[in-house]
Amino acid sequence: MDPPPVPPHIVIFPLAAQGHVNSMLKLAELLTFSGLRITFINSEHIHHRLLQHADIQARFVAYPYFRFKIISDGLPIDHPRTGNHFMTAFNYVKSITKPLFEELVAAPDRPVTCIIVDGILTFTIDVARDLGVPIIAFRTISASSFWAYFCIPRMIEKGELPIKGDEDMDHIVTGVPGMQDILRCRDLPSVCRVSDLSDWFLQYVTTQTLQTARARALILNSVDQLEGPAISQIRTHIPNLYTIGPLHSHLKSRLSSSPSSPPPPSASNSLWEADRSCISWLDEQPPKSVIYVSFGSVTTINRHDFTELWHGLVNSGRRFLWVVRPDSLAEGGPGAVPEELREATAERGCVVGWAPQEEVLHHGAVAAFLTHSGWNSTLESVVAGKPMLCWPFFADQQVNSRLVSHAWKVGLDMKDVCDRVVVERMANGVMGEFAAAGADVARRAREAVSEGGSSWDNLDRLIEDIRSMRT
Ligand SMILES: O=c1ccn([C@@H]2O[C@H](COP(=O)(O)OP(=O)(O)O[C@H]3O[C@H](CO)[C@@H](O)[C@H](O)[C@H]3O)[C@@H](O)[C@H]2O)c(=O)[nH]1
Ligand SMILES: C[C@H]1CC[C@@H]2C(C(=O)O)=CO[C@@H](O)[C@@H]21
Repeated sequence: MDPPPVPPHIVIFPLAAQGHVNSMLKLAELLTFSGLRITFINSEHIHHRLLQHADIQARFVAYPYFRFKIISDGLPIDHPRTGNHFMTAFNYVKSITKPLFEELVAAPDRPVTCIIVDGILTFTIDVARDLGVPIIAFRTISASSFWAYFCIPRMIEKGELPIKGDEDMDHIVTGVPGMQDILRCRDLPSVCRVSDLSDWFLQYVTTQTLQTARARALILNSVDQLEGPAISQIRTHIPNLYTIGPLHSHLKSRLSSSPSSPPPPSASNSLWEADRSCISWLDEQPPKSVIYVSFGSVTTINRHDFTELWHGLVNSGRRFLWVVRPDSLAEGGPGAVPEELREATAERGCVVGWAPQEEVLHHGAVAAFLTHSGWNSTLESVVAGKPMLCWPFFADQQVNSRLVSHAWKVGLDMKDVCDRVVVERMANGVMGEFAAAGADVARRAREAVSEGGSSWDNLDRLIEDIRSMRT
């Protein structure tokens, strides 16, 4: 009898941050569920927090071909890893993590068939090339944001960057083909707001994005039927593109399609302890009455904006569930309820440090989502069919919020304004109007990850392509 075939071995390497680890772990689970061997590289910091707060141990024990390998993210243990501090991670990852990664891939205990690396860490492409190992980039942002970054040199050539000043912010951008109807200067990734084009972070993300074309392929957590214009443009530069999102929904779809596995609960990859008391609170609220408020895992908010938002929400008269992480305030200290709003908040608000977000978004009491427009949050809201009130902070979020308000028309975009009167008006505005469009984008996303859908087929193609790579 022939010995069983040896499964291909994939090394997966995410940027050490919640939004990135979240989607890359879902991809890892999808691949190992399909029989591939996975080594998932985690930073000590992330791994420790996942063990504390997520269900990774119980979940991955079911997969004999899955394991974690832990390496340093190069940051001191007490580094805050949020807000502007988050950016310093890029300096450390290259100087400290790169050699560790190189060592791990150069002398593996099992031969490596292929590396899947976060598309914001493309310095690994040279490591892979030197070792003769195929490498695929996975950029965890939207296709539209990726495409906007890709077009930065073109926008510079056309004189659209740097943006001339405040008066230029509403000008339509022509240098991002396929998105001319959508993007104004203010909707470009926040790195485009610098006046000095030699700004290191603008240079860094632009280079990372262009370097992606040197990888063997690109994976995006996107859906052809939601981001068609950007996706077809990217394909002209990177033909080997796998759009396999929304990954959280894709994972559920695959797991529940297998007769041998029980119906899956939502996989938690949380770095904080989810406070489930908010689910009991939601259970007590009328259907479609609550605005869920969360700004993701790394954004920090200044006290002025925090207070304006709070007044606006309270003045709207709506019920709200607000995630205020312990490290949410830019100035430090706890994000305490403003004194004058305590009573109103107790009457119709619930505040937690971290929520089980996917479950919250699917709860019948939740009507809308006030979000920073991180890509995972955006996709989770799309699938749950909840309209969004977008208040983007940085990076890709400015593009995502424009997709929501102008491409899909499933919400409102409040970017660059934080005034209690506007918040109040928009909080009320987001509660109506969007039901039909919301149902339509949710259907498109769900169909893509059902058997025979575009994302389902693209994942099959990715797996076949990996299987055809020889170790
Ligand atoms: O109380 C909470 C709040 C958030 N989440 C989860 O945390 C993730 C947050 O991800 P995302 O919405 O993408 O936001 P960030 O954490 O800010 O993600 C970073 O990474 C993303 C993917 O690259 C980018 O789109 C963002 O701009 C970037 O800030 C989501 O899966 C949420 O479900 C929870 O489970 N509970
Ligand atoms: C700090 C942010 C800038 C780039 C990274 C990113 C990307 O891949 O473009 C998305 O969100 C952030 O986590 C990173």
